Amino acid sequence: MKDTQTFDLFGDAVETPDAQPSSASAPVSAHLALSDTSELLALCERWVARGWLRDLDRALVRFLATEAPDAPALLLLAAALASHQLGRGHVCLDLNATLNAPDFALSLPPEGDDLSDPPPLPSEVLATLTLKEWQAALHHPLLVSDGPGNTPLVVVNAHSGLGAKQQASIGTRLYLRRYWQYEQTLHQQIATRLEATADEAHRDLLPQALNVLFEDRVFENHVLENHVLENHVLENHVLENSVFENASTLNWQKTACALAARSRFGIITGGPGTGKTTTVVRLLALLQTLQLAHSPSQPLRIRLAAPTGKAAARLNESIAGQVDSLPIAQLETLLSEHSSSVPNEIAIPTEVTTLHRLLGARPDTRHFRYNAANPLALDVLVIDEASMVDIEMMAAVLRALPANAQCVLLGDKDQLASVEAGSVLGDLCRRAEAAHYTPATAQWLASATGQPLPDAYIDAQGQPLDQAITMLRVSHRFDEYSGIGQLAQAINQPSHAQSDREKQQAVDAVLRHGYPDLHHLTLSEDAALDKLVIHGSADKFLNGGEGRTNHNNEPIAPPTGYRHYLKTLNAQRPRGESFEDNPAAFDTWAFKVLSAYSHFQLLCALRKGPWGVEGLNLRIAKTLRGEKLLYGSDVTLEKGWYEGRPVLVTQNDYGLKLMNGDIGITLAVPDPRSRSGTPGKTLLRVAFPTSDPEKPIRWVLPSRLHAVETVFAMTVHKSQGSEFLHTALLLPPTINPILTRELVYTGITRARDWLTLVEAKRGVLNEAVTREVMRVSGM
Ligand SMILES: Nc1ncnc2c1ncn2[C@@H]1O[C@H](COP(=O)(O)OP(=O)(O)OP(=O)(O)O)[C@@H](O)[C@H]1O
Repeated sequence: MKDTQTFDLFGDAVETPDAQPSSASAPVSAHLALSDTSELLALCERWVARGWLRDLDRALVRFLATEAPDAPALLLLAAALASHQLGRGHVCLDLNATLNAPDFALSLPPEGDDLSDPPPLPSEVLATLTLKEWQAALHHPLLVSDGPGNTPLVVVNAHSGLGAKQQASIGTRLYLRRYWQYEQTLHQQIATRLEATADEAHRDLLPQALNVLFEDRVFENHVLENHVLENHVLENHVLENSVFENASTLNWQKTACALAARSRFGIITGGPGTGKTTTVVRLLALLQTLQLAHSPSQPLRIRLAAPTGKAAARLNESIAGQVDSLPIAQLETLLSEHSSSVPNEIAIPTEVTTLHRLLGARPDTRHFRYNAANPLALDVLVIDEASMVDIEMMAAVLRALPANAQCVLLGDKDQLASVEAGSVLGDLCRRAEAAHYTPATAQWLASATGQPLPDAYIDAQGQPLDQAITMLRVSHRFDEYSGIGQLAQAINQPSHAQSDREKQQAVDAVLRHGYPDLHHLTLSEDAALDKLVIHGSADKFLNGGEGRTNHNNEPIAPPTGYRHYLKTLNAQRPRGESFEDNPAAFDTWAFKVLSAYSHFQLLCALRKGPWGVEGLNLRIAKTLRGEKLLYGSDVTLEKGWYEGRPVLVTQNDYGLKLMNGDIGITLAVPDPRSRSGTPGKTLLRVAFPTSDPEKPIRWVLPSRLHAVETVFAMTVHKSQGSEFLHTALLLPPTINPILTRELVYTGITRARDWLTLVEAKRGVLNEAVTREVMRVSGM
C-alpha cells in the first residue's frame, strides 16, 4: 500500500491510472472553493483550525492572493497543498496523485476527526476536478513558471524530465521555487561530478593498493566459521534465507572502494554492519596513497561529517578503531616503490563533525558561511548517515564543495528518510540493488579489483549515476543465525519482489523460529512491559541470554533493562568526595552510568497518547519508582527534574556544545555550598558525554537546558544514527500512517545484540511491514 504516486530517477512518472474524480458515480457540483478565492481562504481557515493544514501554508496562500488578486482559486489551492507537502517530507505536490487520493494531501487525523461540523475533506472539494482543469489554472506567469525565473512557484511536467522514457506518461509536479532550486542543484552538481572522473595519474597503483588493503580476504568468510558458536540454532536453520546468498565470492567492499576512488561523487550503501565504515576507512587510505604517489608533499585534505551530533560521535568512535587496523606500513612500502621523493605519512583523520558545523551554520539564518562563493577548504568529504540528510542540506553541502573535491555518501538506503523534506539517499539509490554497471565499468572493475562481475549486475543501459553506487550486501554484524538480521532482511524485501502475504509469512517465520537474539512479545498484560523496561526480560531469550559471543569471539552480555544503569548509578557513586576537588571521580561515575544507559532503549512510533513517548515516559518513570530505582512525586516525574532522569537534546545548542540527539543523565552531585562530603546536600546536574578524552563529561545545570525531553521512550525517528545493545521496539495497538516498513526496519536495526519486538496487539507488525513510505520528488 503506497500513500502517494512517485517518479523514477529520471523524472518520469511511474505509471498511474488516469486521474478520476473520486466520486465519479454521482453528479456533484463543483465546490465553491475551486472558483472563488474568498471561499478558498475560508476553507483554508477551517483546515488550519483543525490542524489539517499549517499556518505557514495558509500564510503563503494569503501572500499569493495579495500579490496576484487575479490568481485562480485552483492555483492557490495547489500552492497551499504544495506548501503543506514540505512539512510531510515531500519536495513537491504531485497533482495526479492528489486527484487519485485527495485526502492524503492534508494531515488528517489517522483515526478520523470526531469533532462536530468538520470542514469538507479534500476528496469532497476536489471531487469534480480534472487534471486538465488543474493544469490550466497553473498558467499564471506572475506566480508560476516551468523553470528558471522569479516566480514563487514552479511547475514541472514529468515528460519534460531528464532522460524521459515515456513521453505518454503525464505527471505534473508543483514546487515552491526554493525546493525546485534544491533539486536542480543536486541534479547539476551530481551530474558534473559524475562526468569528471578522478585524477588518472598513478592509477596503475590502484590495483596494488587495493590488494594490500583487502589482502585479509579471510575476513569475508570469517563470520561463517564462527557460526559453530551458536550451534543451538544450526540444526533448525533454513539456509535459503541466508544473508550470505550470492555474496560469497564477490568482495563488495573492494568494489565499493574502487568505484568510489574513480569518481568525484560516490555512494556506498548497505544495511547495518555491512562494513560501510570499514570500507570508507580503506577508501581514504587508498585515496591518500594515490595522492601521495602523485604529490608526495601534498596529502589530501579529508573531512568527515554526519547530520547529527550523535551520528558524528558514533562514526568518530568506529573510525578511530578502524584506522588503527589499516595496513599503513605495507601501503607506505608500496608508495616508496612508486615515488622518487620521500612522501608524507599516510594520515587519515578520525575527527567527525556535524554538517552544520562543517558549513558554518549561523544563528537565525539558513545561509551558511561556506557556500559556492566561499567553498570549503577540502579535497575529500565523507558524509555518514546520509539517509538523514534532507534536500536543503544536501544542496548546501554540494554547493559549498570545491569543483575538484570528491564527495562520498555513506548510509542505509532503506532507513527512514530525513525528517525534513526529501529522501535524497533513497532516491539516488533506487537502482542500487541490481547495480546496473555498464560493460565498460565491469571491465574496469575487473582490472582494478581482480574480480569479474557476475552478469546479473551488468546492464548495457546503465546510467552514469549507477556507476558511482555500490551496495554492500553481507552483514558482518548479523549473520544468518541472528534473528535481528533475518528480521531486517524479511522486512526489507521490496514490494515488487513479493506479495504482502508472502512478506508477512516471511516475517512470521522469523519471529517463530527461535533465534537467540530476538524476543517477540505481544502484550496481554501490563506487567510484561514493566518487566521488560525494568529487567530487560532476559529470561525470555534462549538460555537467559547467556553464552553468546560476537564475531570477534568476545562474550555478549545478557540483555538488560533500565534497572542496569540505575543500579550502576547507585553502586558507583563517589562517596565522601567533593565535586570541585575531585571532578575526575564524578566524571568516571557519570561515564559508567552513561555507558550502562546505552545498554537498553525502548523505541516507539508515536509521540502522543499512552503508546507514545509522552505516555510511556511517565509510565516507565512510575514503574521504576515502584521498584525504588527512582524517587519523586508524580508531578516531578512528569514535569520536573530528578536523579536518574535520562534526557534527549532536541535542538542544537552551540553555547552549551550540545547537539540534537545527545543523551544526558541527571545526577545528584554534592552541593559545593555545603561542607565537602556532607551527606544529603546535593545539586542536580546533567552529565553528557564528550569526545574529549581529557574531559569526558560535560556537566550542565538543568535550568540551562531548554530543549530536552525525557527519553525512557524515544521515537524511532529520533533514534536514527544511534544503536543500543538491547533495543525494544514497541508498536501501538492500532495501525497509523506513521507505521511503515521503513519505520520498523529503522527501529529494529538500532539493536546491536538483542531485540525485543513488542506488539501492543498482535497483527500491527504484519500490517506495518506492507506499508511503504513514498516521498514525492523529481530526483
Ligand atoms: N569484511 C569483513 N569481514 C569481517 N568483519 C567485518 C568486515 N567488514 C566489517 N567487519 C566488521 O563488522 C562490523 C561492522 O562493520 P562497520 O562498522 O564497518 O559496518 P557499518 O556498515 O559501518 O555499520 P553501521 O550499521 O554501524 O553503520 C565491525 O565490527 C567490523 O570490524
